[in-house]
Amino acid sequence: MSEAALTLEGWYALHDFRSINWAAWRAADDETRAVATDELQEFLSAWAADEESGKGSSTVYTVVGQKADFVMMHLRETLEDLNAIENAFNKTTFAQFTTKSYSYVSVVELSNYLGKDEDPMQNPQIVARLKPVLPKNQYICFYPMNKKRDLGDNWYMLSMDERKTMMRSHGMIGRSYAGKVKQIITGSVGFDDWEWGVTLFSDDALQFKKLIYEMRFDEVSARYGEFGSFYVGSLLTPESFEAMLKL
Ligand code: VOV
Repeated sequence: MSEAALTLEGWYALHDFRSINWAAWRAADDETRAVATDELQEFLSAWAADEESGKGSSTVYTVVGQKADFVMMHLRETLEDLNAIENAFNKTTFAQFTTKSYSYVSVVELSNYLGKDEDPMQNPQIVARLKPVLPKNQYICFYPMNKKRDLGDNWYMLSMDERKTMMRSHGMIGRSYAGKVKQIITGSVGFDDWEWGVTLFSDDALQFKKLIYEMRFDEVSARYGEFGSFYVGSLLTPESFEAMLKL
């Protein structure tokens, strides 16, 4: 049997994708819309306060295209915390104008493929990456992925050394995008339909295309990567969210 990579886990993650029922939103009276918008702003402030006090991190982006209209990404200490956020949001007036288009449940994950001989939890950089403040870059790109388990190409039957070599090459491509793209890899084996969630942040959406394309030629993606749907969009601040909802 091949040796499993050791993984470190941090905050739990919920990507909550919503579509807006624009017909219902238009049909609502001004007062209902005002109440909904105020309540939404209160939620955004509460999530910012959670972030400020180190309880977690949240960020909101539009989604371009018909898959959804926006995504709320939350990181919190426990699954219960994520559930509480989701339920509280669902009870708001604004949520009555949304439908759930997709969601993804996972946990921030780092693996030991490229680790040094040290206790990773003594390394403050690693600890910070497990409980990250989510970037507020202009663009987000999210997609779920698997590593293949076909008879011919089975990631899980490769030796640790073979996987380490490929992950080193993967890491080198990734590092050449330092300062352009930030990645948060969340593990979802046992939590959702794919094995990982890939969340990328950048101030230039084209860098997503360039990075992902370059990785397609790298063996770990070329041979073993399987991908779900891609979601891309831009940052929603409290102001731009309000502007988006204005009729
Ligand atoms: C911004 C770029 C970037 C950088 C620097 C980077 C680096 C690294 C390192 C150093 C490591 C290993 C240690 C760890 O940190 O876990 C990883 C790990 C991982 N990656 Fe990565 N990755 C990037 C970016 C990046 C992208 C764009 C993708 C999607 C792949 C594609 O083809 O679309 C991806 C996937 C993953 C996955 C699924 C894992 C876990 C694999 C496993 O089997 O456990 N990743 N990744």
